[in-house]
Amino acid sequence: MTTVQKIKEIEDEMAKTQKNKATSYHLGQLKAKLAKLRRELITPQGGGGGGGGIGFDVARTGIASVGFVGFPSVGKSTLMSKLTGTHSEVSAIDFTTLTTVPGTVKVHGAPIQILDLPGIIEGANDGRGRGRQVIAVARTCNLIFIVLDVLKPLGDKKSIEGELEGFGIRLNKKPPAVIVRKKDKGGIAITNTVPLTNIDHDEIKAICSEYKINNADVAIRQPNATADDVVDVIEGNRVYIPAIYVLNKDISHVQIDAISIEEIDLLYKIPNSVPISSSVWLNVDELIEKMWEALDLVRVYTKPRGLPPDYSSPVVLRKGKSTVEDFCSSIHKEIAKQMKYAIVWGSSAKHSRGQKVGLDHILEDEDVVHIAKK
Ligand SMILES: Nc1nc2c(ncn2[C@@H]2O[C@H](COP(=O)(O)OP(=O)(O)OP(=O)(O)O)[C@@H](O)[C@H]2O)c(=O)[nH]1
Ligand SMILES: [K+]
Ligand SMILES: [Mg+2]
Repeated sequence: MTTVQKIKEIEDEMAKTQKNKATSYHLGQLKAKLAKLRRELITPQGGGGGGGGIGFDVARTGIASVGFVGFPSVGKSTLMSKLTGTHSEVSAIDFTTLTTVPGTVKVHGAPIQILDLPGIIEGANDGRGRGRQVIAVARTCNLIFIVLDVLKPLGDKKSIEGELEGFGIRLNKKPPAVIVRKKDKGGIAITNTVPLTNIDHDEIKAICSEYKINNADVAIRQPNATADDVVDVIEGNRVYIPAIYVLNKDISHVQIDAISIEEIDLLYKIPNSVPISSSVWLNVDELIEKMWEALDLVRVYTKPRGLPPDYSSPVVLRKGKSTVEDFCSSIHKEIAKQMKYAIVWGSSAKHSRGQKVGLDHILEDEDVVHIAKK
């Protein structure tokens, strides 16, 4: 039996197993088995394969990158070309784009790299089409645009999410507040600071056992934690990436009977979605604004001594990597060593007249910084 067949068999069994006290151990086991098979599927066998590949690894520029993922001919290249001014082939024929095509767009002074990618098809994970390479690139992005054709959005949305999830990408989700700490003895000790609503102790024990973890402290701190969350924590190679659903092609231009009212209704209820038309440039400004918010970047303005701050070219940092030291190193690697102290104005400062801070001070968006040298 191939891995794909084994996965199918487990999925079928899970579908026909009702979740209750008597079956939860069995279901936990199946969840863990499934995760292990999926990992097998995406791990390249022998030399190479899997991710990367000619034309897929492009030089990374800018402070953050946004990858375009979608079925063929949904308008990814049309959007990317217009957004960045970089040429990426557009045509009505599917699979026009064959490699990663990089471009850059400047948003609020920050250069953002845009990666146009080939269209993917269902089964991308199992090695169909160039799906694997595409998803491997998406895994390294700071934001994913899931581009959907407004005429068939819901089915496509589900299968693209399935492909990305199968590759260990978790969309619009925080890492689960679940800790599994292995020990030498004592069995599986489960503690929870929140009530367990979606998972019980048997299920957790089954998952651990499937991963041959016999002794561990398992702490559940997340409300509504699921068996999938526990599996994700044990597997450990998940990436958590924000996603925006781009509903492309102008809905007012399509024949009204091509899409049902119910479907339009559901469409506008998709969280994190923006309806646009890339060909007639409709609502793209809103998309750019959503992109900016999702990237969660920190702009810092430099203030030279005795001069006003330079608002024209911010130093752009990432949330979680925005200390004064990060600020210094992104200008020049020697600056942190030469710094005596820094003065900060803005939301991270305690008072409006400026606060004297050290290298570990965390900066916030639109702060102004003066570096005083030794
Ligand atoms: N009506 C309409 N057509 C569009 C829009 N955006 C793109 N198209 C058309 O859709 C077709 C496919 O566009 P592409 O930009 O090549 O699509 P893609 O997603 O990059 O396709 P692949 O690279 O093959 O995956 C082209 O004929 C475009 O002119 C839109 O907003 N409205
Ligand atoms: K196309
Ligand atoms: Mg294309």
